Amino acid sequence: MNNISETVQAYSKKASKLNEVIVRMVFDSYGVDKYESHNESTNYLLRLLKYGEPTENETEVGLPPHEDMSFITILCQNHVNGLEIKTKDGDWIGFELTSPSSFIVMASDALTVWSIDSVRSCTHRVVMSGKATRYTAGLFSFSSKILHVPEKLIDQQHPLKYKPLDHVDYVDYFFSKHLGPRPDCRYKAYCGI
Ligand SMILES: O=C(O)CCC(=O)C(=O)O
Ligand SMILES: [Fe+2]
Repeated sequence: MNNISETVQAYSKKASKLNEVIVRMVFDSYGVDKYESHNESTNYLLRLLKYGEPTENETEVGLPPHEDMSFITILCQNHVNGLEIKTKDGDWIGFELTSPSSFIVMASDALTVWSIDSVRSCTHRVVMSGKATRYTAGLFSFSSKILHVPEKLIDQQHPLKYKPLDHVDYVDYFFSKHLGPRPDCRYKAYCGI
């Protein structure tokens, strides 16, 4: 009989393989060949979320706007939509996932640092409006090593803007050490030059 931890384990394993493929595609597209060592030093966090259907008096239930601190995030949801992404112009756009085997892949903070801002950490939120419960499984990938911007990506048009990112300490810093107000941009505050 399958229990929840076995299911979560099996799902994480499969989703982490998808993560590896996506990272490889990103590295390939920049002509950077270090994806194997990156993938080998990747740790994962799986978060399972349940959003209850809003009651009559509630309008804005869900998750407030934020960026994830991971390298990338892979989301899988049930049939209840609600995720919204902020565009460069500041508009919010929703997603209609039609297939249960669809995934949403979002760039997160560490990818922005790695790519010197060419891939932007995606600002997103969850707004619940329908009459059903939303379930999400989010797989967040983190580097267990210090993340360096590949030399290949640094040139006159793209000068280095970030110090090497200690990804584990980055997360730890904003979850347990930094007790003041949250800066506008966490990665710039943490490792911006
Ligand atoms: O539930 C979702 O679709 C988004 C979850 C999310 O943004 C998060 O857990 O960081
Ligand atoms: Fe998120």
